[in-house]
Amino acid sequence: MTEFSLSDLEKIVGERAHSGDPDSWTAKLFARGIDKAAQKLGEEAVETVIAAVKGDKQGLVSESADLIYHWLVVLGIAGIPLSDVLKELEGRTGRSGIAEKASRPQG
Ligand SMILES: N=c1c2ncn([C@@H]3O[C@H](COP(=O)(O)OP(=O)(O)OP(=O)(O)O)[C@@H](O)[C@H]3O)c2ncn1[C@@H]1O[C@H](COP(=O)(O)O)[C@@H](O)[C@H]1O
Repeated sequence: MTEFSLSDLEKIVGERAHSGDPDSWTAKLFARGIDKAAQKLGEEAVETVIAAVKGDKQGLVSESADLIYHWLVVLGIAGIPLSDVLKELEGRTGRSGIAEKASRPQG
């Protein structure tokens, strides 16, 4: 089990965002703005869906990583900390409907 967390990645994204490093993809996305970053997020989402429906497990892992990275970039450009999303998720854990759904076998 890795110790690496989304919070670690959020920190890296924040550090690279305004690094001015011409080789930094993160810096490029921040410079190009929310439209380009959101477009990339959408593309990665589609690629994740394709890997899932194809049953491509390694592809699903790799595309999920791309998706989560681009999602954190979009959050960063929008000025929303990861902790806001985690708080939102935490707030949902008490909702009985959702808890029931999560415990039901999928089919
Ligand atoms: N996790 C990632 C990560 N995942 C994907 N990518 C980049 O996302 C880009 C987009 O992927 P695509 O396959 O769509 O690339 P592309 O076809 O070249 O892009 P376009 O032609 O569509 O513009 C690629 O350049 C990938 O390298 C990432 N870039 C950075 N990170 C993390 O961010 C850190 C800082 O990276 P830099 O900002 O590049 O220094 C890295 O150490 C990583 O931890």
